[in-house]
Amino acid sequence: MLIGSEILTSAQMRAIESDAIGSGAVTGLALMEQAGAAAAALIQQATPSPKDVIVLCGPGNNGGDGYVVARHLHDAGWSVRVLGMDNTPGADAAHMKDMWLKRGQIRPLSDAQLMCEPPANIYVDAIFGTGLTRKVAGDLHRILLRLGGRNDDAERYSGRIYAIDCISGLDLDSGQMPGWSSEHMQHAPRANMTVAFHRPKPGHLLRPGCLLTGDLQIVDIGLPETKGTVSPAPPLQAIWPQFPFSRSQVRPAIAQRLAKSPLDHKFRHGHALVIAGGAEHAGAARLAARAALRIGAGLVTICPPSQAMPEHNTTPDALMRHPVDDTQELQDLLADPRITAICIGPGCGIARATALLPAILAAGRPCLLDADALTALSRDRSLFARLHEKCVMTPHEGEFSRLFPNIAAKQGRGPTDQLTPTPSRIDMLRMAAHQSNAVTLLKGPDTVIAAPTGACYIHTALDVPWLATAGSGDTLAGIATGLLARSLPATDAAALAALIHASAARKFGPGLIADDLPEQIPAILQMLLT
Ligand SMILES: NC(=O)C1=CN([C@@H]2O[C@H](COP(=O)(O)OP(=O)(O)OC[C@H]3O[C@@H](n4cnc5c(N)ncnc54)[C@H](O)[C@@H]3O)[C@@H](O)[C@H]2O)[C@@H](O)CC1
Ligand SMILES: Nc1ncnc2c1ncn2[C@@H]1O[C@H](COP(=O)(O)OP(=O)(O)O)[C@@H](O)[C@H]1O
Ligand SMILES: [K+]
Repeated sequence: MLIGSEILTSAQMRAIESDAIGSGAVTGLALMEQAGAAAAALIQQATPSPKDVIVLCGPGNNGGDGYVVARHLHDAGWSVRVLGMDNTPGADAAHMKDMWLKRGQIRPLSDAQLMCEPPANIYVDAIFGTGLTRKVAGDLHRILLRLGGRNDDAERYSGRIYAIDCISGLDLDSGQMPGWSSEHMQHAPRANMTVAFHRPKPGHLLRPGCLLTGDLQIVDIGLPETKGTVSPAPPLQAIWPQFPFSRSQVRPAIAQRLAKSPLDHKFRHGHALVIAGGAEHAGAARLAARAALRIGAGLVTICPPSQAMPEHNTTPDALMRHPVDDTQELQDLLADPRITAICIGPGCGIARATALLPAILAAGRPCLLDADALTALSRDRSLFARLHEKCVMTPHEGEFSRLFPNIAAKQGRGPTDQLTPTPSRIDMLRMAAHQSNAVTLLKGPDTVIAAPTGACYIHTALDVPWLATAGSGDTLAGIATGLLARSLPATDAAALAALIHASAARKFGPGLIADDLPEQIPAILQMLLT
C-alpha cells in the first residue's frame, strides 16, 4: 500500500479526543491551547509583520480556539479585534474567552458589526468547526456570505481569510456546505489557509470543500498517535501534494517491485496488452502504451484491428504491434501466460470493446477498463457480473453516472438543511467498488479510489489543473496498466498511477500536453527508487 496520511471523520476525531481526555493523557484545555497557539504561529508565518486582525469566534470549541488565536496574536504585538457570541460556551472555551477578556473586549458577532468595523488585514474564521449540526442560517449565514464577497465590500476579505479547522458551514465529512444553494456557493468564503488538527478530514479534500480550504496545514496538538487503529472502519487515506514525493511514501515491497534487479529479464517485469481501435483514435491507445512502457512494463504490445495497423507504424519503436480482429484472435494471444495485464478502452471504440470484453474478463488477468470499455459496460449490464477484483475502472464523472446510475442518482438532489445531505464521493466510490467488485477510480482534481474491501484513497491534484487536457486520462490508464503488468495489486496500481500522473504534471508545469506526461516518468522513478 501507498503510505498516505490517515484521514479521520469528525466522529473518529471526537472519539480520539474524548479517549485521550478520558485516559488522562491530555486535557481539553491543553488541546485547545495547542490548537490555537499552532494556528496563531502559522498565521504569523504567513504574514510576518504585525498586522491588524479580526477574529470571529463562534459558540463552541472552534470559537474557543479563536480566543486562543486572538490572545497569541495580541501577545505577539498584533492589533486584535474579536467578534464573539453571548452563548455560554463549554468550560474550556469559556476559560479561553475569559483569558482574552483580560486583554481586550468582545464585540457582537453580527453582520452589522462586521460591516461597521474598519477593514482589517486578516480575518480569522473560528465560528464553526467539526461541531456543525445543521445548516448555518440567519445572521451567521450573512456573515459567511459577506466574507465570501457577496456585498459591495468584497475586496476587504479576498485573500485575507484564515480558517480554524475549516471554513465555517463546511461539513467536514462530506466536503459539502449543507443548505447552500449554487447561487450562495459562488459567495462561499475561501480561506487562504486552513489550520486543522491531528489529521485531515474528508471535507478538506473533497469538492467543494477543498476549493474553500486554501493551503491546508495539519498541526499536531498532542493527541496520541492512532494511525491504523481507528477500527472497524476500513482505511481512508489522503495522498496530497504537501507530502514530499519520495520512496518513503511507498512501502518497501512496492518500491522493490518497481526497481529492476540485475538478474531480472524483461518478462519478469510483465507484458501489457493495449487494445487499440480504429485509425481515427489511434493516438489514445498509443499514449496508454507509451506510459505503460515508461513505467517499466517489460513488454507492451498494442493490438489494433488489422485494417488500422498502418496507423501504428510509428514511434515508440519499443512498442510491439499485433493485430486482433476478433475474440478468437484475442483468446489465442491470451493463451500466453506471460501476458500480465490488459488495457481496454482508450481509442478502442464501443462496439469493439463490447465484443472483446467478455474474453478479457474471462481471462481473469489484471485489467484496466477506461473510456469506451466503460461505456460498453454501462450499455451491457451482463458484463458487470464478470468484473473481478483484479479489474481497475477509471471513469470520469460522466462515465461514473452511466456505470452506476443508482449511486449517481443519490447525488445532486439540491441543497438540504441536513448534514451530509447526499453521499460523499467516498461513500459513492465505496458503494461502486463493492457493487462492481472492481477497484474504482473516479477521476478529477479530487480523485477518489476505492477497493471492494472498502479501503479508500483521496488523491488531491488541485494544484495541477493543466492535467485537464485531451489524452491525459489515456496516460493515466497506461501508467496503471504498466503497474498492473508489473504485478502491483490493483488498488496500489490505481493509487500509485494517480500519484505518478499528477507528479508528472507537476514536474512539467503549465503548457502540458498528454504526450509530455510519460516523458516525466523516468525522473519520477528515479526519485522513487533512490
Ligand atoms: N476534537 C478535538 O480534538 C479538538 C477540537 N478543537 C476545536 O473544537 C472544534 C469542535 O468544537 P465543538 O464540538 O464545540 O463544535 P463547534 O465549535 O464547531 O460548534 C459547536 C457549537 O455550534 C452550535 N452549532 C452547530 N451548528 C450550528 C449552526 N448551523 N448554527 C448555529 N449554531 C450551530 C452547536 O450547538 C454548538 O454550540 C473543532 O473544530 C476544533 O476547532 C480544538 O480545540 C482542539 C481539539
Ligand atoms: N482540473 C483538474 N485538476 C487536476 N486534474 C484534473 C483536472 N481535470 C482533469 N484532471 C485529470 O486529468 C485526467 C483526465 O482524464 P479524462 O477526462 O479521461 O481525459 P481524456 O479522456 O482526454 O484522456 C484525469 O486523470 C483527471 O483526474
Ligand atoms: K472555522
